[in-house]
Amino acid sequence: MLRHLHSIPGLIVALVVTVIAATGAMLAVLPAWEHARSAGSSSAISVAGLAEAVAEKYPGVERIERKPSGAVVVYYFEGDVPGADVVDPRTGDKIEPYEPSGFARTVTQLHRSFFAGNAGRVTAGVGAAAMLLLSITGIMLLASRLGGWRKLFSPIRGDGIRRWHAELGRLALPGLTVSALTGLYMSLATFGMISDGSDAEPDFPDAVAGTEAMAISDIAPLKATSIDNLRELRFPYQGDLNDAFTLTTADGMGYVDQATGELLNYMPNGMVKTVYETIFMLHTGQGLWWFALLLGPSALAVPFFAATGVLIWWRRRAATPKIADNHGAQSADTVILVGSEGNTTWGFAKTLHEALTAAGHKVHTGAMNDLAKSYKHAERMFVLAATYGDGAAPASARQFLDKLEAITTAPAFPVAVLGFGDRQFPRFCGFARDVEETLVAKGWRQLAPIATIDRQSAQEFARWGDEIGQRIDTPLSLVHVAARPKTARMVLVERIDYGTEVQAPTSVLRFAAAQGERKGLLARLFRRSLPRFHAGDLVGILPPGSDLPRFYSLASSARDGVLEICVRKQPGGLCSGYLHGLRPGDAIEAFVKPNPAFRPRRGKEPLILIGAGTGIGPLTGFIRNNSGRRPIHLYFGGRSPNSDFLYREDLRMWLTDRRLSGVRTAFSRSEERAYVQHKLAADADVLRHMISRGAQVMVCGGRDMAQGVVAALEKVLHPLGLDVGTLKEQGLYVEDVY
Ligand SMILES: Cc1cc2nc3c(=O)[nH]c(=O)nc-3n(C[C@H](O)[C@H](O)[C@H](O)COP(=O)(O)O)c2cc1C
Repeated sequence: MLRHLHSIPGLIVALVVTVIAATGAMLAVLPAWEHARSAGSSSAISVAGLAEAVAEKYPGVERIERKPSGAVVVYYFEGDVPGADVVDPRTGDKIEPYEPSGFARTVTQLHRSFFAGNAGRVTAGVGAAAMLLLSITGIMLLASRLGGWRKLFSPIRGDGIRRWHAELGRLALPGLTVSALTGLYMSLATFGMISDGSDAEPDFPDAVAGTEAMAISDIAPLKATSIDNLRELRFPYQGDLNDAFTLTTADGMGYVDQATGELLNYMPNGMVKTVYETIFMLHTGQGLWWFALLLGPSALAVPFFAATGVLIWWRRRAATPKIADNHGAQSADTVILVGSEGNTTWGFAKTLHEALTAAGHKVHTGAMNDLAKSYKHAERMFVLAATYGDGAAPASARQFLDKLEAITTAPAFPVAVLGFGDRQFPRFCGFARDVEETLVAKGWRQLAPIATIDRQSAQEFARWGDEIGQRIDTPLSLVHVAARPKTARMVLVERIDYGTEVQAPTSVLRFAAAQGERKGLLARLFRRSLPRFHAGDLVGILPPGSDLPRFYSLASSARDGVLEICVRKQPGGLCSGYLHGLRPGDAIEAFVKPNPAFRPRRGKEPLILIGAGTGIGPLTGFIRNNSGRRPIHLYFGGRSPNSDFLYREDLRMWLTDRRLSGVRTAFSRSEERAYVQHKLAADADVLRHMISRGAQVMVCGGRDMAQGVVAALEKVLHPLGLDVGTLKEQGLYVEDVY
C-alpha cells in the first residue's frame, strides 16, 4: 500500500516535479547572488535620512522599496516616464538602473505557473502536494525497509539504483519537505484558500492635517525606523496635501501625516501575516539567502529521484508476471504471497491462481513483501517462497519476517507454506522453513504442514495441489508448464582443460556473443554484444531438451569481453556433460542473473579469497578486475598441482603485476595432503591482522569445503572476540556455495 502511495503519484507527476525542483534549484542561487551585490548592512541609517536624501536626488520619487537582499530601489517619475534605480542608502545616489534579470523572471514564471496562467499555477500546487506526499511516503518506506524508525540511518543494502535512490532520499528529505510544504502553502494562499494576511491592512485615515508638509528629516516615525526594518515607503502624491506617507515595515503598516509627522492607523502584522512572511522567506530564501543555498541541492536531487524512481518501477513491473483476474488484497477470499528472486516461483503462483479462480475463488496474488496487517475477506493463505544464499530470503520477501513480527494477532484463516529450493544447497528451502516456524510460533493456523519443491519440479507441485485440493474441498489440477527463460546465443571461443589425471575433469570455458548470419558492414553495424554482468554473477544455461536452467558462477565481467565459467564434469551431469562436449564454435543458449550478494565491497581494505576446485572461477574475476591494486590474498585448494591447478599461469602473472598480493595453495592428492582450511589455520596471525583492518572474506566452492573454512576461521577469529556470524551480518563474510 505504502509503496503504491509512493510510486503512483511519483510516476504521474515525475515531470512536473522535476521542472519545479530544477527551476527551484536555480532560483535558490538568486538570493545569495543579490545579497553578494547589495550594499551591505545599514542599521545606522534611519528611514527619515534615506527618504530625505532620495527626495533631494529624485524630485519625482513615488516609493522606496528595500528588497530582501538589502538593495534599496527608488521608483520615480521623470515627467510621465517611470523609472527605477538601485541607490546607495547612505547618500541616495544612483548606483545602477534597477532591472530584474530576464532569466530570473523566466525561471520564476516556469517555476510558478509553467507559463500557463492559472492552470499552470494549479499544476504547480498539485506538484508541491505530490512532492510532499512523495517525501513522506518515501521516508516511511525506507524506515519500514530498514526495520523501523530507529534504524533509519543504518547502512542501506541493495543494488546500485535502488540504493542511491534511498541514500540520496535520506539526505534530501528535510530540504524537500520544507520546500514542498511551504510551496503548497503559498499555492493555497495564491488561490485564496489560505489567507496571507494582506486583507488585514489598515484603512487610510479619515482625516489628515492637510497643511504644509514638514521637513522629512524631522518626521519622528521615520526617524525611529531603521532601514533594515523597512519594506516600503510610499510618498504622498506630489502637491496633494491630503495625502500621507504609507510606511510598511517588517512589523506592520501605517500612515504618516506629512504635515504633523504623526503615525496614523498603524496596524502591527497579525499572526497570519507573520506566518505567511516566514513561509515566504523559507521557500524563497528572500531575506535568508544561506537557507536557500541549503535547499537548492535538495531540489537538484529531484530529477535524479524521478529518473531512478521510474526505472525502479519499470524494473519491478517487468519482473512481476502479469496475473489475470487478480483481486484486491482486501476483497479476495484466497491470498497467495510469493517470495521470488528469479521469477520462476511467480510462474507457479500463476498456475495456482488460475486453478483457484477457475474453481470460483476470488484470488489475490502479491509479493511476500506486501504482507498486509489484515485481510478482510480472506479464508485461506498460501505462501510460496524460494530460498537464496545460505537459506536467506529472496528479493520479493526480504521484509516479510519483519512485517510478520509486527502483526500481533494471528488471523482466523489458515495458511500453507510451499518452499521452492534445490536439494544441492545445504539449507534446502531454508527460508520457507523459517517462515513456517515463525508462523507457527505466532499462533497462525496451518492449512497444511510445509511442503517443498525441489528444482521447480512440476510433478511435486501437482502432488501438493492434489493434497491442498482435498483440504479445501476444491479439486485442484495444477499443471505447471515452466516458461522458458529468455536467453541469448553465445559461442564458445576458447576452452582450457584440467584435472583429467585426478578424475576431476574441469574446463575453463570462454564464450562470446553469437553474431548471426550478417556479413561485412551490416555485421559490424549490428554487432551483438554480451549482456552486462559482473564477476560473481550467475549464468543460467539451458542444456538441449530442457527448459530448466543450470546456474554457474561467472569468472569474468562484461568488460573482459568474454563470458567465462569454470565447470567440473559431474558423473551423469546433464548440463556439465553437455558443456564438456562443446568445441570452439559451438553455441549455447544462456542468460545472466545478477548475484549482488557475492561482490567485493568497495574500498581499499584487503580481500581474502578462499576457493576450492571450480570455486576459484569468480575469485579470478575479482583479481583480474583489481586495477586499484587493493591487497588480495588467495587461498586455493585442488587435488594435484600437476593436474588441476586452475589458472596457474594467470595467477603468476597477477602476482607479478600486483593485482594479487599472495597465493596459498593446498593440494589433497599431493604429498602434503592439505586442504585450504589447514592453510588458514597456519596463517592465523596474518589473517587476524587483515580482518582487524576490515578485510572482507569471500568463499566459493563446495559445501564441505565451506564448512571446513567456517570451522577454521572460527578459531582464527576467537582471540579477536569475533565470529563468522558477526562478519556475515556486517557483509564481511560472503559465500557462494554449491
Ligand atoms: C544463487 C542461488 C542461491 C540459492 N540458494 C538456495 C538455498 O540456499 N537453498 C535452497 O533450497 N535453494 C537455493 N537456491 C535455489 C532456488 O531457491 C530455486 O532455484 C528456486 O526455485 C528459485 O525460485 P525463483 O526463480 O522464484 O527465485 C538458490 C539458487 C540460486 C540461483
